[in-house]
Amino acid sequence: MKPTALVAGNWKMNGLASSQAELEALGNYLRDGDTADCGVLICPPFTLVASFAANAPEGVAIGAQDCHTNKSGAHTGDISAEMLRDAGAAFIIVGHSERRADHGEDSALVCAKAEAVLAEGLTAIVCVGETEAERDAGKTLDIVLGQVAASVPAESTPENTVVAYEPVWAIGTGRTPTVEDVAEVHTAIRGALVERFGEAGNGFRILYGGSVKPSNASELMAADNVNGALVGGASLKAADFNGIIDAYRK
Ligand SMILES: O=C(CO)COP(=O)(O)O
Repeated sequence: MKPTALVAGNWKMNGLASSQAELEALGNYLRDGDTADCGVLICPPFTLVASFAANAPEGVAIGAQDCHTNKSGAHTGDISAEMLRDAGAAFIIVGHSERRADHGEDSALVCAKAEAVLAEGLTAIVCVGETEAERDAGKTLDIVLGQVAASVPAESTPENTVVAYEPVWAIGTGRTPTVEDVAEVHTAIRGALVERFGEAGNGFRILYGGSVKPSNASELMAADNVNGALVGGASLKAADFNGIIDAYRK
């Protein structure tokens, strides 16, 4: 069965208390517009998770962008999945390429973080994606499937895990792969999930991320095995994000 799509916004290191207005505006678009055949998620920075979760409009789930592998303890500056659940998060992104690059996170650590998310009964969004050099060297599928194998926990199910394919070179650049290239990678990820999890592999959502905007969302979301989007820059303004959700309105 085809999974219900998810359109997720990753606000990265953006957002202040005043950004609550964008969340409210998004809620108004969802309330006043045609029904969208997808889930909607906003992942603000840690500082806003609790207030956003407390004030989330109908139809908008709130998530976080990272977590520690442990539940609690002497880890100055870190935040655990349990704390995020307590704050009202339903999803946690793990293994974003910016964390893999800026914080040296490898797939083993990403997998441990995802396990921490699942242990709290939350949904992990596990990110994978090749660099431009890896793509140019013809290694895209090797890299992506290697990351999927090593980053997605054995306990994953379609309910508790989402995979997000984000080519590093497409993030924040305005460049995207062709629809055919996106379909090729997503179909390969689907194949790997089916091989590992059996029929359940068909139920996992596989999101595409990297320069998704209202003008390209429909064609990217129509590609084979694309079950939604993980959106950075264009998720910060409710009007743009709503324009991406439009891909799932009739
Ligand atoms: O990294 C991304 C989402 O996690 C994508 O970012 P952009 O949509 O800004 O390219």
